Amino acid sequence: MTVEKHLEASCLKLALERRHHRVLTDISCSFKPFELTAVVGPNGAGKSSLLQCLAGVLAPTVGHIELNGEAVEQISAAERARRSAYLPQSETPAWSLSSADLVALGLLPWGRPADRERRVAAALQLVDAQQFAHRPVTQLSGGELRRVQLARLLVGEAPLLIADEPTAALDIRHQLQLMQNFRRQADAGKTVVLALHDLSLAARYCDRILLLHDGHLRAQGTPEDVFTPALVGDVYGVSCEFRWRDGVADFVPLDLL
Ligand SMILES: Nc1ncnc2c1ncn2[C@@H]1O[C@H](COP(=O)(O)OP(=O)(O)OP(=O)(O)O)[C@@H](O)[C@H]1O
Repeated sequence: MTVEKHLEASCLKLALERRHHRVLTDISCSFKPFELTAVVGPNGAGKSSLLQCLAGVLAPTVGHIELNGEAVEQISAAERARRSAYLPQSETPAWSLSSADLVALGLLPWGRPADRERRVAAALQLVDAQQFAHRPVTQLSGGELRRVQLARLLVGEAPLLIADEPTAALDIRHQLQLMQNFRRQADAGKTVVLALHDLSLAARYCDRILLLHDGHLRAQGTPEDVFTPALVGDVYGVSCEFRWRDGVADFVPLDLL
C-alpha cells in the first residue's frame, strides 16, 4: 500500500515559535533519497523541533514542509504515516505490551500484513533484540527499550525515517550496529534523518550534516565541509580536532573556549 518508494522532504523558509519564543528561524533544506543526514548542534539548538516539524508533530509558524513536492498539510494523517516513520527523543511506555507487540505497532499504517510476525522478528534481529520479543517493555533496561523502539521505527515501509538521538542510550556495539543499519537503509533508497550528538558517528556514517545553532541553520554540507574546528568550535564553544583515519572520523573536544 506504500504510495512512494522514494521521498524527498523539503523545509521551505521554516520558522517555529514555542510558547512565544522563536526556536527555529528561516530554515531551508532538503532531505533526499539515498542520503543519511545528521542534524547536529548544541542543547536547545532546535534539532528536536526541526525533526518534529518534519514528522508532522509540530506545525511550523512560518513556511512549510513538502513531501515529494506536496505540502504536508494537504496529506492525510494515515498517508503521512505511510510516508514517514518517526522516533522521538524519549518515550516512556504507557502499558506493558510485549516487545513484539510494540514493534508491530510500526506496521499499523499498512494494516495487518500476512507476514507480520516474520517482519517483527526481522526488525528485532536488526537491533539485536530478538531475545526480548516476549518480554514486557516495562521490564527492559533503558538501552534495551530503545533498541525495541528502534525496531518499531525500522519495521515498516515508510521511505522517510526520522530518529531523534537514536544512539543516545546504546552501548558502543549497538551504536555501531544501528548506524550500519541506517546506512544500509539509506543505501537502499530511504531518506534518513537523525539528530545526533556524537559527531564522530555523524562524520563516519552520514552523507550530509545540518549544523543548527540557536534555531538557525549555521551550515549544511558534507562532514568534511561542516566539521571544521573553526565552525564547530564557534558553535559549541570548544576547541576541537577532527582526526580522519581510513574514513573513520575521530572527533576530539580539547577544551572550553
Ligand atoms: N515543549 C516546549 N515548549 C516550549 N519550548 C520548548 C519546548 N520544547 C523545546 N522548547 C524550546 O525550544 C528550543 C529548541 O529545543 P529543542 O528540543 O528543539 O532543542 P534540541 O536541539 O533538540 O536540544 P537537545 O540537544 O537538548 O535535545 C529550546 O530553547 C527549548 O527550550
